[in-house]
Amino acid sequence: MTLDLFGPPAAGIDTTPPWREDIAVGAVLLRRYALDGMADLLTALAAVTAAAPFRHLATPGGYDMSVAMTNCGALGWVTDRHGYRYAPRDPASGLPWPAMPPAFARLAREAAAAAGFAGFEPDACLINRYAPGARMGLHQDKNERDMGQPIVTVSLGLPATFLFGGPRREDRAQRLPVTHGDVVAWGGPARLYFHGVLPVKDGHHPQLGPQRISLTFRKAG
Ligand SMILES: O=C(O)CCC(=O)C(=O)O
Ligand SMILES: [Fe+2]
Repeated sequence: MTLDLFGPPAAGIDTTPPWREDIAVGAVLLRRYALDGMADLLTALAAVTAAAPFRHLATPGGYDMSVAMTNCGALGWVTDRHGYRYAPRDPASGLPWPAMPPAFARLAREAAAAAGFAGFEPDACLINRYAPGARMGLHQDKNERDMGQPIVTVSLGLPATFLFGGPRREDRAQRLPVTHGDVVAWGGPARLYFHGVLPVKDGHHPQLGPQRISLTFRKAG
């Protein structure tokens, strides 16, 4: 008989230990990697989004994105009628973006190292909020200066389907179900691979409610 010394986990809290799945050469899915330290991560997230609230940005073509965004770190990714770029200040407030919380930086660095990208020191964290129905079409991340640096994306809240394609838009994309605490890291030969997120389905996450939030860490400058 085994003694249950600590009782059952709180209702709805995932206690699955992490595991790793290879997606492509240079691309790794670190399942449940961010569950350890989640409380600190969510506390830091709340502070960042209070200082720099989510907003719907317009694409250069003039369409409002379905995903709401904010940033932290020295540089923030923004889009407007003039194009996509990194900016040191929040255009909504004129203030510098909130500093990268230590819990964010540590997670990004450790996840990158676990995926084979040692020495990753991100200066930008784009925070995307997907209400049910919100999506992100297939795209490449190519506004960063050094393509030798990887990308680390942390999934929080509602589950979603992460699309991971190849170097060309028409390459068949893998459909990867991602859930709270999962981390996707890609770089090296996969750094410019197309990726996206299918429309998020209705639901309610025990900690984050009716939304998916992703943290995307990059070295932009
Ligand atoms: O939300 C995600 O998981 C992906 C985000 C992404 O690809 C981006 O912001 O460039
Ligand atoms: Fe992206």
